[in-house]
Amino acid sequence: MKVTDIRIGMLRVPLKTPFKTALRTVDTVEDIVVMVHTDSGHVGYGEAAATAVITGDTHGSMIEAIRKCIRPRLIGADVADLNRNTRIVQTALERNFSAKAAVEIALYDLFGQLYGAPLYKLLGGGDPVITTDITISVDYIDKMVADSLSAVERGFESLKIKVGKDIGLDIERVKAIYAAVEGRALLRLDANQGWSAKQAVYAMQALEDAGVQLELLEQPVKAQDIRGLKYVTDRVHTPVMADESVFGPTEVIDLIKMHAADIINIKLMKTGGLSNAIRIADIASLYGVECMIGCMIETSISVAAAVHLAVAKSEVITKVDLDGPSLCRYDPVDGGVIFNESEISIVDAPGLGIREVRGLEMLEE
Ligand SMILES: C[C@H](N)C(=O)N[C@@H](CCC(=O)O)C(=O)O
Ligand SMILES: [Mg+2]
Repeated sequence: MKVTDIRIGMLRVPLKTPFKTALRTVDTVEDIVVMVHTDSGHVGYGEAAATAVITGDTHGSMIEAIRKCIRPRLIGADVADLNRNTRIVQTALERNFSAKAAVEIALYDLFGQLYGAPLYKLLGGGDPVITTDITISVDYIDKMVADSLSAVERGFESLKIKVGKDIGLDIERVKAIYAAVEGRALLRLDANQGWSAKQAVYAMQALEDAGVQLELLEQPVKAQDIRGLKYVTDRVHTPVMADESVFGPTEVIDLIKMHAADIINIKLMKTGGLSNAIRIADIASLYGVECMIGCMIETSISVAAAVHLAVAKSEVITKVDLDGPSLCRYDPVDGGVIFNESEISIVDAPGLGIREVRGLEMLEE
């Protein structure tokens, strides 16, 4: 099975409600979809989000990276040579991690199709059902409390509360949600870089003193502020998770050696796809550090790949934040992984199992 072409489409899916973090507000998924075509007629699917505020990727940069740098090097490649092909993707150009992720996901999908097995089985197997949290966007306190209660009623047992907008209000937001859900859900906080290190310690100590129990605090400080991240990790009881501060395996090694965070959030859009995500999971496992698997504003194409990875690496990926498809108004994918509120299950089909993507606007060269 040889690669004959890589085509790109644009997928737009409205969200149920606006997604609001300390970094941005977004109301529609607008992702590129990559289709890797082969001489056997098999097509591998990948997807990438243009999360410029986090990864630097834009639609234009991703399309250019794939067309100009990655595609010419992959045409004619044998799908069976997965390690060689992922190396080609990773070395085709610097950075551009989300563009690389889209192509890698499609190559892994094809690899599974080649051997007639669901991807997670080729990654080592596991229980093909996992449970995700759901994001509660940062907003007025009453709205966040109402959104949290509605999520609990929908069966979510873990809520990812977005904070990082205003330290005083953030403390009140979390106290109000904690009181409202009354132990019916675990609370994770994600400040998306919105606090300083000292503010983060102050907020967490205020919450800990008030008896608010939190599962973890994600990315309290600026991505580049690794010393600030360590300052927080050293001073609060709640485990601290690095998200925007870590993209690839070498950064993970540095972070773990410094003990700058307790947990690592792996996202395919940051790692450049599955090959580096697997490396990170293996490194973290060696050091006894837990990981979360996360996503950007993505549909069930790229999130499916993250689900297969989470299933295969469940001994180290102990936390799941793959709510992108649940935030979408509808699922544009026919086949693939099934996202049913908090429960995610893999169907027994080759690769990612995607048969068709509806509503795709193919991009002309
Ligand atoms: C969607 C997921 N729950 C999430 O919060 N992801 C990111 C932010 C993604 C974005 O801004 O597109 C995160 O910070 O963890
Ligand atoms: Mg985050």
